[in-house]
Amino acid sequence: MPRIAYFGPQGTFTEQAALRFGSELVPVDTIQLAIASVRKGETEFACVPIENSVEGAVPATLDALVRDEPVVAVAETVLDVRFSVLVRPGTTEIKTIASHPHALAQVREWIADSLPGVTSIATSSTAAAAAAVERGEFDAAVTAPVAVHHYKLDEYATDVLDVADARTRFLLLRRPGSLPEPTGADRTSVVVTTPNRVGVLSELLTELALRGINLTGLESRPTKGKLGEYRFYIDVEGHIAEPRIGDALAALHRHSREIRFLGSFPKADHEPVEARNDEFAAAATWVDAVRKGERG
Ligand SMILES: O=C(O)C(=O)C[C@]1(C(=O)O)C=C[C@@H](O)C=C1
Repeated sequence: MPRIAYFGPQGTFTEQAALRFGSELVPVDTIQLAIASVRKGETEFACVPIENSVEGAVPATLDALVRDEPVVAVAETVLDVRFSVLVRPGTTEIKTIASHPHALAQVREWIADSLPGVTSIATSSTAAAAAAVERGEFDAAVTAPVAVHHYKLDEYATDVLDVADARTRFLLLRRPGSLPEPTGADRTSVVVTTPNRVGVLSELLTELALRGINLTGLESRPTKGKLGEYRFYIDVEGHIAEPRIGDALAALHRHSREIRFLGSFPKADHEPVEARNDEFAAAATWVDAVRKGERG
């Protein structure tokens, strides 16, 4: 059974996501360590959060994906997110509440209404907050519902969420190797660093639009070099094996100072992607024939 390092400790949302991909799970304390474990070959896979419907992209994941040796996504999954608030048995007063910053941001209004005046404290993950509450460091933790089974804590509140239907998307990463087969319902992800000149981002997006490619995500992160220099994370519908996607990525390569492929993999929603692959194949056949002098 291949092993999957995941953003832990036990009881995180990421553990729930990783369980959908396999059962040999290795908890590590940070997103960086999960991805490093794949880079070093300690585990074949890593499972990390990438995007939340309320709070947006997970910066720690975006940054770790461009550092060091390449890793690629081979699968994704989406979890419904709702939180529990856990306390030590017998707790009567809550002065501090801890969790992952993304989790705190998703229950900010609930905290203001239900626990006015408490101090919110950021921890490395939701489960790390539960562990800290168990040790007596804080009074309450905002966690995944399953965390109550891993820590000696009681439920103070369940189904806590400011925005209904919150969802988080997770990636399964591995070292570059053979790609997942195209399914007709795929996503492709790349990160590019562009030269700093007028119109470059619009040129990138035009390359996609011209080929009828649907953009599903666009994020920017600083390169951490010069102030004002950014990397763009681009998610599109389609698989690099499809001519129009391969063509578009080649065009992005021409416009970029650096480009890193982050994977082509089946979308979690399995919604078929409207593609114009027949037109692209017919066009390529025609060019081929013209080159051979067989067609005019
Ligand atoms: O701390 C966890 O439990 C995580 O898996 C991380 C994470 C996130 O990064 O967004 C995952 C889902 C929730 O939105 C809150 C936290």
